[in-house]
Amino acid sequence: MSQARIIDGKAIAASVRDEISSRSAALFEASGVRPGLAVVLVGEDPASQVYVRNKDATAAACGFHSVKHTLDADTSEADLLDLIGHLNEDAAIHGILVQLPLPGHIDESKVLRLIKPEKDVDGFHPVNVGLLTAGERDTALVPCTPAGSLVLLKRTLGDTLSGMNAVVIGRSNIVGKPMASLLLQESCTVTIAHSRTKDLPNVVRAADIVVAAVGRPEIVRGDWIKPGATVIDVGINRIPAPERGEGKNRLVGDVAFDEAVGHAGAITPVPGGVGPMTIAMLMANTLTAARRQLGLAEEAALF
Ligand SMILES: NC(=O)C1=CN([C@@H]2O[C@H](COP(=O)(O)OP(=O)(O)OC[C@H]3O[C@@H](n4cnc5c(N)ncnc54)[C@H](OP(=O)(O)O)[C@@H]3O)[C@@H](O)[C@H]2O)C=CC1
Ligand SMILES: Nc1nc(=O)c2c([nH]1)NC[C@@H]1CN(c3ccc(C(=O)N[C@@H](CCC(=O)O)C(=O)O)cc3)C=[N+]21
Repeated sequence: MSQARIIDGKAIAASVRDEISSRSAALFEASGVRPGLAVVLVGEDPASQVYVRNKDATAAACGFHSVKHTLDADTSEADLLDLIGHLNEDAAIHGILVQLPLPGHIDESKVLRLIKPEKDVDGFHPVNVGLLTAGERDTALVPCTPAGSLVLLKRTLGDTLSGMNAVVIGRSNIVGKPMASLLLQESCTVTIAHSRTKDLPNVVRAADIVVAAVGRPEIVRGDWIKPGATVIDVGINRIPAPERGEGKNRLVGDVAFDEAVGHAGAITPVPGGVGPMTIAMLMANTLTAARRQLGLAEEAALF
């Protein structure tokens, strides 16, 4: 059986980061302003700490002004809202990201709604959700993981996805729903599957494009994949790996990669697929946000 092409998310993310770095340098040259990103982390979830460190380091590598606010897990909602109020008014900060999930005593939607939509580089504010859903993607800030997934699809399949059958598994506000909106805007025929979907394997078998965002290790099996389909595996699942030594873990996606590679035309690996693209698109959104706040023209879109 033929082997799928492996989509190199790491390499594509590096090329996006290079483009952002040179655009950011040009902005600094012309206006003396560095795009400013504030990342807020509440609590000490080890996985979140890794991502936040990554975001901070990548922002610095792109020539951004980058600040990280790490708050105790028992920080009050009022104190978090107060910090966001200050970041909203800080002219050196163009993008604000509050790492999710938040501790249970904090109302997530209250926090996300307080972020000024023009600084909402995660694209989670209702204004940005509305713009994306209304088909006005170019004036919105689009959530990073779906945006990065679309870049990978276009680098793999070319710019035209029109008429393709796309199945998105998962309907979260972070990944599934905005991914479906983007694919619909690309004129795909979009199906959104979730935990109540009947006969998921046969729904997936109709897909030219599969985006898996479930959070269940290897739930999507190889024989669900239509021969030649393009598979974007968003899932990041940490599972025990005793073969690597006692107490060790490894990352797997939502797709059984070793099986799917014999059916798909192209597939993203985990790690090294969507993850690095998410961080690259966060940088792209921060630069876009900075230019808009400075009243500068939009640059060529990355997807
Ligand atoms: N690479 C990256 O940059 C990122 C990766 N992720 C990863 O992506 C995955 C999904 O994240 P997220 O969207 O936040 O997760 P959520 O838990 O918010 O959503 C999961 C979705 O999967 C659906 N689902 C759960 N079980 C099944 C099942 N058995 N069959 C079909 N659908 C099912 C749920 O359905 P229902 O709505 O009915 O409950 C839900 O819509 C996770 O592994 C996460 O770590 C997330 C963000 C960024
Ligand atoms: N407000 C908010 N915005 C987010 O975008 C957000 C969030 N909260 N909470 C958590 C999820 C998860 N997420 C990832 C980002 C990068 C990788 C990533 O870089 N992954 C690498 C390496 C992973 C590793 O080695 O641990 C890879 O897949 O190759 C993964 C997952 C962003 N999220």
